[in-house]
Amino acid sequence: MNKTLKVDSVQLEFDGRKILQSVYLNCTQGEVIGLLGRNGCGKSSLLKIIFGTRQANYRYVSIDEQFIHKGYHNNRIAYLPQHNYLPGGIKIEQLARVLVDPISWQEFAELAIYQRNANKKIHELSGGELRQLETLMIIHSRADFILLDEPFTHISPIQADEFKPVIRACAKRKGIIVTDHQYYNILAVSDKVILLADGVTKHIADNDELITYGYLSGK
Ligand SMILES: Nc1ncnc2c1ncn2[C@@H]1O[C@H](COP(=O)(O)OP(=O)(O)OP(=O)(O)O)[C@@H](O)[C@H]1O
Repeated sequence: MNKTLKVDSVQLEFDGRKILQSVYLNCTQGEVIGLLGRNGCGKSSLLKIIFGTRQANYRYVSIDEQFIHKGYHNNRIAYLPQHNYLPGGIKIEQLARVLVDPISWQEFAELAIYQRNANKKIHELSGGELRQLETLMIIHSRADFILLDEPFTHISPIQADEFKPVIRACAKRKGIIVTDHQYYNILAVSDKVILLADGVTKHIADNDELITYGYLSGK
């Protein structure tokens, strides 16, 4: 049966400044949830809180109603940070063998971008090649739920178009929460869209609401 990740009542303050106040979202395996919001609204902080690497003032995160203290324990949740995270001197193949779930290995190893770069070291890749590969390794990892912070940044439009079906294919067996400022890619890849504004999550039913809530200008 598909598992459900629940995030509820997240509160986060920095120096008395409220960043997150009332955050609620659900993600079931098989779904891609798109998270949008202006710069500094708290998207990265929220993903880190769900993953367990940022302390919140209050958080409730569960998988199938079981409270999750640290999402990274037991490979339950995997997380792609906003900035590159892999060590420079290691070959892509070596890293992939550690990060990729053996069940997904065949599918991953057949990807053209992996085949082109398997023998290269991280520092030999372009920014966009590295971003695609690190995202692909995370989405093919063992975790049931995947959090992606800006996977489309540094990726050219044509490569982003090739990338979206891979994310969709992976979502058949995983739950994915993805955020990026390339909102058109988020709208294209997501089943549901959530806007984070004024510390609160708003579930977007119609894309015109992105204008109503002041995320898009509508011009
Ligand atoms: N360690 C910290 N100490 C103090 N304030 C912080 C810290 N980390 C983040 N903030 C503040 O919290 C707010 C939310 O930051 P966060 O990185 O979560 O935003 P974001 O929505 O991901 O932004 P962007 O889209 O620009 O990446 C920002 O105003 C930021 O300045």
